[in-house]
Amino acid sequence: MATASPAVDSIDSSDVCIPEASFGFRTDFKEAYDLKEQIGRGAWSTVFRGVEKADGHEWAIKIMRKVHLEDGCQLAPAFMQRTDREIQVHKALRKSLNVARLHDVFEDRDNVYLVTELCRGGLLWQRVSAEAYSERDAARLIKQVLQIVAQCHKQNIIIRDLKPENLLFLNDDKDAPLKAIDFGIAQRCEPDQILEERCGSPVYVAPEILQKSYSLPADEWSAGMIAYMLLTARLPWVDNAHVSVSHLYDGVTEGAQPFTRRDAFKALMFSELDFERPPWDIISADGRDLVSSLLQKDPAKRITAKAALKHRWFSEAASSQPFEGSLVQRLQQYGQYGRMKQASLRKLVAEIAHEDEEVQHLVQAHNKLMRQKRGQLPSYKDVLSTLHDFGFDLTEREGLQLIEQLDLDKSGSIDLHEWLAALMNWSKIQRRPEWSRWVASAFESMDEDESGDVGPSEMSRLLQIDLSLSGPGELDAAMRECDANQDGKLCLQDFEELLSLTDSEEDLLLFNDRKRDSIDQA
Ligand SMILES: Nc1ncnc2c1ncn2[C@@H]1O[C@H](COP(=O)(O)OP(=O)(O)OP(=O)(O)O)[C@@H](O)[C@H]1O
Repeated sequence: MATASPAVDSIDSSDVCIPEASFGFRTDFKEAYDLKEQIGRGAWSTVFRGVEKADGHEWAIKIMRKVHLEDGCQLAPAFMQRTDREIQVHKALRKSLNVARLHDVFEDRDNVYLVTELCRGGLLWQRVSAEAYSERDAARLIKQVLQIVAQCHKQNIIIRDLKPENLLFLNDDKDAPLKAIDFGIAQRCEPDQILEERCGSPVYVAPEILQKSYSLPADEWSAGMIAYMLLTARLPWVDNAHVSVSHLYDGVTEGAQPFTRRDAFKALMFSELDFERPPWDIISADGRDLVSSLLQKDPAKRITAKAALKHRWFSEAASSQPFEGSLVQRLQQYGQYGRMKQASLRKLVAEIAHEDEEVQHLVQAHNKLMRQKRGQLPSYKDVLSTLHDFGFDLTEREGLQLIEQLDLDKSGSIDLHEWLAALMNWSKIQRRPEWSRWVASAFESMDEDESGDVGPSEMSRLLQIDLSLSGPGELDAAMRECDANQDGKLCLQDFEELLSLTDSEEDLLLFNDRKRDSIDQA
């Protein structure tokens, strides 16, 4: 049985067997950050504002008290699992602008410290109850919630706890982006996998979770509940349509009964959803259609988040973007690829760049950046100011989060091949008849000793990993990405598989475009 954290305090630190680093994270948190005031609290953690000593940047520091087994030495498996899951999901979504980015992780004997992007704009709900929201405003927010779901599902991750309390605004701007926090009960789930563990939060939990037989669509239900409540500011069930969001969140108004967990479960199982009463009379048919498709009781008939993002209600944003309009989406999509895939795409670019006419507009854009720099390669900040000039609404940190990944050789600037690897329309290029030839020729150029395989030293050169500095860990992690038969070498077939990209142009809709004039930033 696991004991709660106070038991840890009672252990005499002179004779304990508690290691400082049970996970292997860095242990010098106090040297690297100053803790400031508390900004939040959850069931598992306390969250503070923190300042990184090296550059003064502010972050949210989520401190999770370690839970040990009764022997006081080993960590409770549930704690390890929760921590591990939260970090894995952050890693999977690492460049997404829809998530409060995980910057660093530390631990000591008592705590794990997650350093994440600081969201200063408050909870989704606080703002929604305080301000009048038009249908269009609601659509802008719902689209971002669906993007979070679609990005997770693309990576076979089920969130299981999608709720307004886990959605924060980045800043106080009227059109501030929403960021998801807290993936503590998310887990891997293959599309045909059925999960049984009951979890989630009353009001937002899907009916099939209560029946202990669910899969990825449970998240779409929760997104549907958030969408319904954003549009109507009340509960969706016929029997509880009088319960407003402020009643639910700010407590009981005079004379009214509290809405309990039990009430929520009863309504979910037995009550009908209401799409008749106001304000449904003034909400568009498209809005109603989307919300009712998300709140479809049968998960097999429920619309997926990916399909929902193409719904007519978002049609303005769903129309195909000119290339420049999709740059920020492309950078986030590229950020989903592992380091090995990114480095391999860069290698492939060398084969294609001089042959393919369609990449010429990208080459020209890079040339323009070079001209502005009087022939020098553009720095991260130059690329960021180009994105700003194109009208993208990104903070400096968000921009750098996307741009630094392009710099595969860590030179501090972005060369043409790094630029092209991230921004080319790979799904289109992959359909070209020359594709296999290009891939084979890129592989040949990596196989420097012509052995037919790419071994560890060739791989470390490709990835610009200095083995004498990093040790084998970094290389092993990259190998795991592509070496299907685990023989420590990359063969042509591994390389072909690594480069077979399943993203289509439509998949760009999964990411926030950050264009000021689109529905994302309307
Ligand atoms: N990145 C952030 N920026 C600003 N505030 C944050 C951030 N992350 C968390 N918080 C604040 O801390 C609170 C608790 O965070 P979080 O939900 O991650 O903790 P938890 O212990 O996992 O909670 P839960 O009870 O939902 O499991 C949030 O509701 C929010 O108010």
